[in-house]
Amino acid sequence: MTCKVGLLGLGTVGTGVAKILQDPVDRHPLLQEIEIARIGVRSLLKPRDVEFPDGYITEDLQSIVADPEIDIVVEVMGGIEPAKRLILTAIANGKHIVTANKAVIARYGDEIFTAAKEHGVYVMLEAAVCGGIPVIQALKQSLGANRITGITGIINGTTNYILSRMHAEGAEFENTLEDAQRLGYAEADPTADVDGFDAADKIAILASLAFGDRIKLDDIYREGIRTITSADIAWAKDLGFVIKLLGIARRSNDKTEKGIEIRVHPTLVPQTHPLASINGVTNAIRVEGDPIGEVVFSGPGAGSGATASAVVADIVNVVAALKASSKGASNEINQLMGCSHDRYATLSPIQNIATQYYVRLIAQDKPGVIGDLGACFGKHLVSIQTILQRNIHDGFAEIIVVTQTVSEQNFQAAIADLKNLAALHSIPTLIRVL
Ligand SMILES: NC(=O)C1=CN([C@@H]2O[C@H](COP(=O)(O)OP(=O)(O)OC[C@H]3O[C@@H](n4cnc5c(N)ncnc54)[C@H](OP(=O)(O)O)[C@@H]3O)[C@@H](O)[C@H]2O)C=CC1
Ligand SMILES: N[C@@H](CC=O)C(=O)O
Repeated sequence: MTCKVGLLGLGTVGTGVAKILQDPVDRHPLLQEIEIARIGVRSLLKPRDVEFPDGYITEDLQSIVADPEIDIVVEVMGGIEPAKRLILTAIANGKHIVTANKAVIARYGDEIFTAAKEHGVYVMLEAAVCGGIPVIQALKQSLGANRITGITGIINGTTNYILSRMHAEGAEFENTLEDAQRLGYAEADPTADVDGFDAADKIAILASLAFGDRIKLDDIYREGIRTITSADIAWAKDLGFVIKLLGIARRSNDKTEKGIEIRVHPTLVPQTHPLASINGVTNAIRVEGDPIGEVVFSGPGAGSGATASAVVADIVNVVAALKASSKGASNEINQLMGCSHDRYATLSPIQNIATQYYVRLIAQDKPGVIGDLGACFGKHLVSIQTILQRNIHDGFAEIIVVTQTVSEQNFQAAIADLKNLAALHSIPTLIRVL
């Protein structure tokens, strides 16, 4: 029996999927039994990298999700609407779903998995998190015996590509972002990458799988990389760090009932840490659990071929599951997605964390400034580990402070005081240290 796929989207990822399905030789044998039936796009006038006979490609995506011939709908169009509506319609029409759309899953996974359960279909999303890295399958199944305690990862390819080039070449942010877009790494609206929204969507999905509860995106603390300058990159290097945008989810030590902490922010990572050497579009996710200890997954986190690899693996898994069971989808597979739980996790607020901080500021270069600065920190019990000063120009100095591990609340109180110092010339840049 041939399994028919309806592809929603023929952009970076969709083209990669089409190329694999058109060339199945020497890949998984089930690929011989899978064929693309129709493809939906926004404009028929756009030139394509793959060829299909006339009539295969349409602008009428609704006709694909309603087509009784189609078994699996592969949603690689992105965005919230019409993607969400098309997914729900496809499910209502009994079609299995494979999606790379973390934005939709992180916001509407709830509704989508409930509908999937009702209609007895699979929803697969390996490609939604970290492109080609099989981390979803690992958390769903291979690590299922473990009590997961933490996930720390570089989970956005675009920002890692930008930061790596800033480190390696002293490149500027804007130029590298354009290159990431050209290479097909960035989201249609790259704000999602640069401001940490994409990483927040992904860490929400990973945390949901790891800890078993649904996650409200608005509860996740999020910062992007826009404020990181070449000066921070250079100072980080001198101090023995690299700057990475990390997604962190872990059971907190906070003794209140708010037991999970989830955050996305730029982080100073010691050069000796395994995540420090993960460069370019490569992603890496470190999972800590009991009894396994620690396991690290690494590979290409974005791009056409890498992401298509994960999408096609999901299609093969659905076909294999359907062949194994004539009774339709097994709800256990969806349950293993974590998203089928009804509870929402209560997240620990960012004020409850304790961490080291890097602070960079520009102040007047005159006697007493360092003392005033130390007094602001001291008043709020923020101990300083390192303080460095460099004269710049016209009577100003750049000052770098690395704190000891301090409570977020105390640190923010110290920064509020510091902002009132008359000698201060710039808004301080604040970066947490891993
Ligand atoms: N790029 C990557 O590396 C990765 C992407 N993803 C996810 O995969 C999904 C697709 O990303 P990507 O391939 O990069 O996106 P692209 O922008 O390259 O492609 C989107 C495709 O969907 C079609 N499309 C978009 N909106 C509509 C609409 N309203 N109606 C009809 N067709 C539409 C476009 O049509 P047309 O071609 O006519 O414009 C295009 O073919 C996103 O959810 C993204 O987050 C996940 C992991 C990695
Ligand atoms: N824009 C995303 C694409 C993959 O999810 C990224 O850069 O990681």
